[in-house]
Amino acid sequence: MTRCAVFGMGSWGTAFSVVLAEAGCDVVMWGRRPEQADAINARHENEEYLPGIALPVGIEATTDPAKAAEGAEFVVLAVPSQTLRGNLTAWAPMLSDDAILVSLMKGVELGTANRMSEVIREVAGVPEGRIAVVSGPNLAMEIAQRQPAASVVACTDEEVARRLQEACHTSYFRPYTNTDVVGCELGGAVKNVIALAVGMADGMGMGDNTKATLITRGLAETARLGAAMGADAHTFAGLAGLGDLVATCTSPLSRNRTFGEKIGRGTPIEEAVRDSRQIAEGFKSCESVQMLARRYGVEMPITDVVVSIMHGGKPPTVGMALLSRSAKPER
Ligand SMILES: NC(=O)C1=CN([C@@H]2O[C@H](COP(=O)(O)OP(=O)(O)OC[C@H]3O[C@@H](n4cnc5c(N)ncnc54)[C@H](O)[C@@H]3O)[C@@H](O)[C@H]2O)C=CC1
Ligand SMILES: O=C(CO)COP(=O)(O)O
Repeated sequence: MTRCAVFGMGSWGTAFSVVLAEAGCDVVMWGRRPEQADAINARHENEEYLPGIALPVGIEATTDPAKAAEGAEFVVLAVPSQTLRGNLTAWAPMLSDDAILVSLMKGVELGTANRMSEVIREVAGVPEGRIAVVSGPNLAMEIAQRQPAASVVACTDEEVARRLQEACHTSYFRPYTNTDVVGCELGGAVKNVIALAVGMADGMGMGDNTKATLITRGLAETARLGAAMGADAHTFAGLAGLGDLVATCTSPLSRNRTFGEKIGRGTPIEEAVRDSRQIAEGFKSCESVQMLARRYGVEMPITDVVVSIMHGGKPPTVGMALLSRSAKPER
């Protein structure tokens, strides 16, 4: 049986553990809080993050990272992006020499603008062929409810991607392989920034034309950045690009869209941050995405506006200024 360790007992770490277990893997989840691990082991439910969802009884939860990592062929990382470096530094010595590290995270590191696979490579010292990414339209609660969805498992080593595909393929979760890790990671991280913008438009009472414009132009600026960074343009038309962007920008389950909506309705940023129990990755990653855009000389007007509102004290109304930019060809 394939052994998997899942680090992170939040909504996606837990839902993906369900997928792995139902695909036939032996899963041990790691989380920080003993009471949460005990409750999962006793009641087979993660009441805080996925209430009402029955977890397969074989899933074990622990607060001991060494126990989770022991013998794991796949080490799945599902903690907030900005905490990965610190956490993985502690876990790396416990991992098997040939373990495959799988990122579920959709963020870009602040300060370095490193993608999560780059942080993993740097901290764990593993070659890129042993680092994979899972990304797609995968709102955790819907997956946990076993609603059908597809996703992308990306690794530069196609054979590794195929092994991971097999490890997480169920009747309701259909993973496609891809070797474009850069494109999949950018699609996952930038869509959170665009979802903040769409949420703000929603909160301000804008209709579907405005939101469709932001989604479409958001995809255009994501693809521009991707092209500059060597990603495959096809990735952005796929599940990790358009698919995830649409799911996140339109779903009431999205933390990023919901966070943006609150700001659009006039909630002060500090209050929205204080009230968020779960992470809206785009709130921090928008600054790292902007850093990448500047590094690669790419224009990302929606990202710029989101940063100016989230971190520059500008009101959400400046978002509308986007649409009054000078007229130009659609590219
Ligand atoms: N929830 C979703 O629908 C999806 C989430 N993702 C991505 O997966 C990643 C994880 O997201 P979720 O599981 O949804 O987040 P979450 O907010 O539900 O859970 C985060 C987990 O990390 C733990 N945590 C918080 N700070 C920590 C720290 N400093 N050290 C260790 N653990 C810490 C929390 O206690 C919690 O168990 C994010 O990058 C997110 O963008 C990707 C696809 C779907
Ligand atoms: O990535 C997601 C769906 O694919 C979840 O988005 P949020 O983090 O905005 O909830």
